[in-house]
Amino acid sequence: MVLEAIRYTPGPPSQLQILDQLKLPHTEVYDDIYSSSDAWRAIKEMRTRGAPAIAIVAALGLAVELNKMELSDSAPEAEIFIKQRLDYLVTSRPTAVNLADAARKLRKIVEKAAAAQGATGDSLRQAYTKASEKMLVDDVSDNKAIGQYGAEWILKNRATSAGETVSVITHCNTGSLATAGYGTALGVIRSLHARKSLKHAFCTETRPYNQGSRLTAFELVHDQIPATLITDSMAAALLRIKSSSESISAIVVGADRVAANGDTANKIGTYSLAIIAKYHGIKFLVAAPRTTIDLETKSGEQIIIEERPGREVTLVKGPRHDGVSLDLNVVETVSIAASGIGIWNPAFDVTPAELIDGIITEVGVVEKDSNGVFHLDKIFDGLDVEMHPPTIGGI
Ligand SMILES: CSC[C@H]1O[C@H](OP(=O)(O)O)[C@H](O)[C@@H]1O
Repeated sequence: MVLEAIRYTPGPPSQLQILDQLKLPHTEVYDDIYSSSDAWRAIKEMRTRGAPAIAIVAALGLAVELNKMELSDSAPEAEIFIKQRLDYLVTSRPTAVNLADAARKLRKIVEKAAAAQGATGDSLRQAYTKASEKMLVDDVSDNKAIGQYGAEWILKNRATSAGETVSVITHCNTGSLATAGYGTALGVIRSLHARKSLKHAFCTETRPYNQGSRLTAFELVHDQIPATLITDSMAAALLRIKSSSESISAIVVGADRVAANGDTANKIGTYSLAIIAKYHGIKFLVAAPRTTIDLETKSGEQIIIEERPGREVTLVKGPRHDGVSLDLNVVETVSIAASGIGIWNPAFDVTPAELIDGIITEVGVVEKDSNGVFHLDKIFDGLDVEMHPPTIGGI
């Protein structure tokens, strides 16, 4: 079975389903998305999550809505409606830039359609739908290029102690469950595995939502990739004890927003891993498509960090385990914190560019110049930043 966070059937009538990630890894339930409001709720509740996936579900949720409603024949009225729904969708989660980037591009497409001779509500609907559907396809191809570039870079820059194969640590979930498929940082791991160059993958639990233990572990087991789950607090010890014996050559993470200077907002705990990597002389890489790079945000200080409800730290929900086996028919919620304690629950942190060795994109790996500065604008001029096209091996 192919792991699909998003199931979409073009219309009319178009159909959209999302895999409810709050129920993974034990049960696979798909929820129907009939409107932009359904999409907003699914994103807000984190039934669907992951910077690229959020953008795609939002865009397609509105496409489904447009394709089943009586949209005004007036192009100006239709344009206003579509833009209002896009503005609403962007409010679902503030840190990941992919959603805002997609909304900006879709607005431009709708404006261009509205300016065309003989524009109608239906011509805007068609232009919007075509553009939003293309996001689904582009994301997978971008992720496979990220995977190839990232694998090539890690092998070229692997730790001296490593042999022909390398081990990698990753954080949170950046795979098929965070994207339209294949994944970004997890796509790099998939690419290394496909080349028979991966010794072992180590995934962190990623408290408090547990994207690592619930989602990345699920994907790694599904793909039969040799992997070990560690708690977030074990990463430093792992590097101190096993970095040479396990040939750990890099920590690769995803991103929710990369600022123009390379400062990167990603799942909480990423910054700690970057510090650990620096201390242990391990490469620290961010894997992200260009839709995650925000040249309008000059540095990490300007990135809004979403704070989530305290109950996500203090409560854990899942199927009952009686010490011997799971009972999938009984889902329980347990409290794991003292009542009355204050909770701080930022969903992300910002890793400064100085701690990042490379940013793996679908057009190449961006490295800092001799002054330690990332020039991310260059990859938007169609210029490849590292002219080592991936040898398409394995995938
Ligand atoms: C493909 S990168 C996904 C990115 O999004 C995750 O955040 P969340 O699970 O809260 O949506 C995490 O930061 C990942 O790195």
